[in-house]
Amino acid sequence: MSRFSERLYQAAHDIWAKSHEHPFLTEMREGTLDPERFIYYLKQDYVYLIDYAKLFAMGSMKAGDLETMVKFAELLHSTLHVEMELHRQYAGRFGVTREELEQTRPAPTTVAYTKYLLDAASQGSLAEVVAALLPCMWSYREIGVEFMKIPGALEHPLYREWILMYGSDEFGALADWCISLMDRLAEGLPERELAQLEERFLVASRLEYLFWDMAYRQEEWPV
Ligand SMILES: Cc1ncc(CO)c(N)n1
Repeated sequence: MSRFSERLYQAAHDIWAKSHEHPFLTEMREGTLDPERFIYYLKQDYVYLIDYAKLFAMGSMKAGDLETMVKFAELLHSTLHVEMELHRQYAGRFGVTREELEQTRPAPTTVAYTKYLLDAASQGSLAEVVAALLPCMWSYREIGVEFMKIPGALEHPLYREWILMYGSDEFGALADWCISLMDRLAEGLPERELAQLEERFLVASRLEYLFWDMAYRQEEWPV
């Protein structure tokens, strides 16, 4: 039987393709993205990551064995100390303080995405936690690896570190681990449960798309 992650990947293909073609990413790829849009993205992503990191904590809590528990603890640690540190350093370059970053008011799409993830993860099994968090890691790995291949991309003064983080082997290995965990957890589950996992994966993938779109539009609350 083919792997469940393969089914998820196929099911989300059109959504991911739409993200790859979004002006936020095409302009970032070309090095022409307005830094204001990037700063907006960094701030929203910082508060996004605070909630996202909690999914790893929930993964640790729901893990069925010590090895899985340890791995989620590592993911939690690297989100808080490595990935969020990247954002703190970028913010510093733009004169945005750590406090300002942390006090960013989450925009509507950020609220929708983080609350969707936390709700899916707190109500569901470990498989549901993984299905919900996977599009985030997997799609960023794909974007990072793709960006690394662009000649000159790593010479860009602004986007170099971002590309290096998400295109790195370390990030890729963490994403791979989550993908193989998804496959292991899906083994032997009835179709009804697999369909539920697929639904989680697809909604999170759509919210990933909307997150790029939100950043490009610099979405704000109406009042
Ligand atoms: C919205 C979003 N998705 C995925 C990642 C990768 O961890 C991120 N930093 N932000």
